Amino acid sequence: MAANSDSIVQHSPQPVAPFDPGDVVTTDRLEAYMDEGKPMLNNYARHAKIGGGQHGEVYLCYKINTRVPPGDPDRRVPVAMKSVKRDNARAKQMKRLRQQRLPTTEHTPLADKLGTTEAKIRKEIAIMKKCRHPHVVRLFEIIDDRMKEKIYMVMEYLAGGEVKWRNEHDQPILSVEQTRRIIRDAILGLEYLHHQGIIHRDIKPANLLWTEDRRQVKIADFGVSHFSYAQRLAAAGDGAIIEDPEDPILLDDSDLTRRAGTPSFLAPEVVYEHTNEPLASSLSDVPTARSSGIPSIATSQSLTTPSKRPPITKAIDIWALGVTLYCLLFGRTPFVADPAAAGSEWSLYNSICNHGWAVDNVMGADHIPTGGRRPVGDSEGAVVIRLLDHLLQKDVKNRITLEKLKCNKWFLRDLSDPKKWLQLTLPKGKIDVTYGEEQEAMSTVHFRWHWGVVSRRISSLFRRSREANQEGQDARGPVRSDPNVRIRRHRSAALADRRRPDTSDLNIYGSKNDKGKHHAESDPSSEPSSSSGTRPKSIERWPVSSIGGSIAHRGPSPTPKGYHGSPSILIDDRTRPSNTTSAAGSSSASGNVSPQSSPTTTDKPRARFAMFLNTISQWRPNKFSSPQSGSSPSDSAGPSSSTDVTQRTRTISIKAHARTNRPTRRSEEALRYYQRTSTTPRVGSGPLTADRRASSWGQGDQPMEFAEVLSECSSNELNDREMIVGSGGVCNDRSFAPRTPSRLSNVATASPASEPDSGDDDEVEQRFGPSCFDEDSSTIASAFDGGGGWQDGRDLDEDEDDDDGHHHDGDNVNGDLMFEDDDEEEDDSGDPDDDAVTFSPRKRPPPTHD
Ligand SMILES: Nc1ncnc2c1ncn2[C@@H]1O[C@H](COP(=O)(O)OP(=O)(O)OP(=O)(O)O)[C@@H](O)[C@H]1O
Repeated sequence: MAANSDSIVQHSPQPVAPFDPGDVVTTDRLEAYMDEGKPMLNNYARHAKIGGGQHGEVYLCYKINTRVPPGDPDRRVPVAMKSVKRDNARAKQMKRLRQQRLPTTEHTPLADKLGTTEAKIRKEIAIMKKCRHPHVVRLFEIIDDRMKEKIYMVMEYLAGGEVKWRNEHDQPILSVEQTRRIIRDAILGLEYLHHQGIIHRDIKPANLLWTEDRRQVKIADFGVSHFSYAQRLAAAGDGAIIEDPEDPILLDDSDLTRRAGTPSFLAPEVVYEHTNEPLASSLSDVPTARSSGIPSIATSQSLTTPSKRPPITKAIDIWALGVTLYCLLFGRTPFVADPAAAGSEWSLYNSICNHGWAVDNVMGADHIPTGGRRPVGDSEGAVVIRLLDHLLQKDVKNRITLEKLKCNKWFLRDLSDPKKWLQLTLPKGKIDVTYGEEQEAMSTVHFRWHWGVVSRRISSLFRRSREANQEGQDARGPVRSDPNVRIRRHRSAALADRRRPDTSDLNIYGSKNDKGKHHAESDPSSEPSSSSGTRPKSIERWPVSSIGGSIAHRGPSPTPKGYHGSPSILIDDRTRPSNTTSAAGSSSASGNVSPQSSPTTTDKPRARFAMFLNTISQWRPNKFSSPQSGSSPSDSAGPSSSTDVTQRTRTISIKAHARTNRPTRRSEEALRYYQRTSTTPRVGSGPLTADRRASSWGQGDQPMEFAEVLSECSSNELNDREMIVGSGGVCNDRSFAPRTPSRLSNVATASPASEPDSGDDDEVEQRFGPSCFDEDSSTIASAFDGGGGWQDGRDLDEDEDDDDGHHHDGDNVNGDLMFEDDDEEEDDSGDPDDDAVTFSPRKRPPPTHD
């Protein structure tokens, strides 16, 4: 089907013709059986495993079209089928374990909710269903049988496999021209995604898949992608996309604050809390430059970091694209962890936030001169390095937009008609947003907004009543019969009675004992009417702000980063239970509550409600609290203060470091990669011969790795018009003609794509099952927000793996067990999986779905 799909693109009279093999089919029944010795799942025959990652396994399957006679090539259409387990007993058990060990923050329950495997795949499906573009992998069918343990996604098969970009010596294997085409395709795909309101969040070479003929790449893997309803609405409007990164509607996407993606490719704003941490000074010479001896150059421009946590927007994809471009050109990632810091993620993030990047003297497999880090002139090298500068801007405000990126002359230089290309590739069309989609994609976010929304609504009720009352007063004095006035007067009178003696004290929210003082202050009788229109920012952003707040205590600065300074935030701080030495408490001790920072008098009713609601939401009994936390009783009853969280995270962090012989984890496999020097041999990635390199570009006959084995699909010639779209536009050289497709036998005998690392990874394998980690590192989907809960990237990653469950459940590297339940062997929870898919040995005719 990949070939068919491609042919739709390639032979369409419109170069950007809708890539539409039909609507995504949802099948709610799953039948697994054997047919002539081959496992069948409905009408799909399974062949071999072509990939596996954090979220599932991917198999090459053939859709059997029973209407076509046997022998006809159209009878079997190759597809990629990704299977993802729903939550299982083991995952739940691991989650429980994790919750016992980690500090409890207000994010924890949400993160756990978001982190369920089923939630992830549902979101991925919702997102993929929307995508129809030549440079985005297409979803064909969902097999979602509620009685079965796994959900299956049937996708377009990209026979070229993922983009490989370096050899075992960390040298680039792609030419600069190939690189340009790859990035150009990715830009088109990304542009479309962003137009749809989708932030991919995991752009990296491994998620760019080649078509069979290596003429196009498509964006794959939406496992951690984010659907931004706001962004989508913006795109769906009359073409006016909101560009203001401070736009509150984008901030509503609180799910984005979770750290997800691949560590090396994370944008600085995602790991913002690492900016200017003490380690930065000790790592001024990060070994980013290779043999060229060029030192790491920290330019004032690229190192400009914003003073507060920037919103996380689609710009994170642009950063990741910049990292990808760098990888393809230089065979390594631009930011690496300091080997002295044991290559921790923490060190890597520190590097991303605070360090510059260096370049070699030459780029690409064809060794095009770069002209150094600050090139002058208009050489190809100079253009590319300047482009990288635009992409790898740490401050999101300075980062180039896709619209501008697309017009960069490097991408246009080999197109016969750049203007036309730009015109044809413009994403267009009004986008319909249905309620169902929104629910599917955004339901988790709604959960997070709950208290904030309620408090805001109640607050606005108060505001309205206050305004109405004010009008009434202005017009005719107080009206006692107005219910709002009565309530207000009643409350204020009661509070004033209780608090009257302390009204002069400004230190009103600092400690538990002082807690009620503000009530007296908020006596509406003292409210000046002039400020009735003031409306602080909504307090539902508390979770987002708290991230910055809690993390800020890690660093030297006592001021929480991401602290908006709005009255609402202060209210939140105060409404934190003032257990032990909370941040709020310390601020009170210093008496630093400035009058202008306190709620305006007109907002006090609103503030009281906000406080009340937040107190309820934060003081609710938390089943995830750790009994051994050693905290005071008030600690266990309520949420931790920032200081407490930090303290505990530090303790855990120290413990983690102290464990010398602890088993390694997948994320550390990724980290070991960051530490690798260019001389470190990469186990499992055989020598890259000229033939293999040629094969990666469609030449030569030597079979590549399994994922790159060609299928039976026949390749199609591109016509001139289609050649200008995406990467197809520059392949004029006949010598680059696609090689003859190999036969199926290649597929059957090929080795699996996912080879576990050997050597010191034995322990990892023993504990977690065979690794699926690939050389350009694995995706993380942190169960914790990019804030309070994260320490040094160690424990949480382990837990993250745990959270996903399926990783440990016997990743079937041999590619034999796609449709079978593999929990039985390794599930130590003891829970039998009675919903496992088993194959009936009886031959059954495949059901027809055509
Ligand atoms: N449509 C496809 N055609 C061909 N190969 C595919 C396809 N989809 C996925 N693969 C292969 O399977 C691998 C894993 O797929 P995918 O990235 O979707 O899984 P994942 O569990 O989300 O992985 P990750 O840990 O990188 O997030 C890919 O790197 C690729 O090699």
